[in-house]
Amino acid sequence: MIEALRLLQARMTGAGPPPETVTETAETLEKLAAALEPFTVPEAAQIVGHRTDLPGRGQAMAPPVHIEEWDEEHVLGHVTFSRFYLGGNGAVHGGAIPLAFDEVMGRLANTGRPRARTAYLHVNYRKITPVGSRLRVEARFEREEGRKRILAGALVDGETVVADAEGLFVTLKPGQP
Ligand SMILES: CCCCCCCCCCCCCCCC(=O)SCCNC(=O)CCNC(=O)[C@H](O)C(C)(C)COP(=O)(O)OP(=O)(O)OC[C@H]1O[C@@H](n2cnc3c(N)ncnc32)[C@H](O)[C@@H]1OP(=O)(O)O
Repeated sequence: MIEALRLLQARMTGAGPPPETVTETAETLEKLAAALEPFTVPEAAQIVGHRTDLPGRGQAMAPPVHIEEWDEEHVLGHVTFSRFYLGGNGAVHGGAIPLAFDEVMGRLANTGRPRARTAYLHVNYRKITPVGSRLRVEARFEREEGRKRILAGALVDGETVVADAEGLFVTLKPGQP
C-alpha cells in the first residue's frame, strides 16, 4: 500500500494530465480515502511509522531509506529521491534532505540506548542532490555528553558528499512525550 502511494506521489508530481484525467483521479483518490476511513485507529495501532523493516518505516512522507547496516555505532543505507521530492531544476527539495537525516540519525540515536528526540539537526547542502539517483546515506555516533548524543550524517552521490549533517539528540526524562 505504501509503495503504491509512493509511486502515485512520484507520478502525480511528474504528470501534466488533461482536465478529465485530473477529475477522474481526484474521484478515485476520494473513494480510496473513504474506504480507509472506517479503519482509523489510535497512533499506537497504526502501521505507518512502526515498520522499521520497511523503507522510511512505512511512512510515505519520509524518503524511502533502505537500511543495509544498523548497529549502535552506525547506520548505512541508500535512498533514491523520486520526482515527488523535486525542489526544482532536477534538485531534491532542501526540506526533504533533513527528513532522510532525521530518519537514519534518529534510528541510530534510539538503538541500544534510552529514548531520545532530535533537539537540532544542522544540515549543510554541499552540492545539488539529484532526483532519481541512488545515494548512499550514512550516520555515525560521535559522542555522548550526559543526556546529549551527538551524531553525524552524510548523503553521498558516488564519491561526492552532497549533504552532511550534525544532529543533537537528547535523552528524554520520565514523562517527556
Ligand atoms: C532495536 C531498537 C529499535 C530502535 C528503533 C528505533 C527506530 C525509530 C526510528 C525513529 C526515527 C525517527 C526519529 C525522529 C526523531 C524526531 O524527529 S523527534 C521529533 C523532533 N524533535 C522534537 O519534537 C523535540 C522537541 N524538543 C523537546 O522535546 C525538548 O526540547 C528536548 C529535545 C527533549 C530537550 O528538552 P529538555 O529535556 O528540557 O532538555 P534541556 O534540559 O533543556 O537540555 C538538555 C541539554 O541539551 C541541550 N540542548 C537542548 N536543546 C538544544 C538545542 N536545540 N541546541 C543545543 N543544545 C540543546 C541543553 O543546552 C542541555 O545541555 P547541558 O546544559 O546539559 O549541557
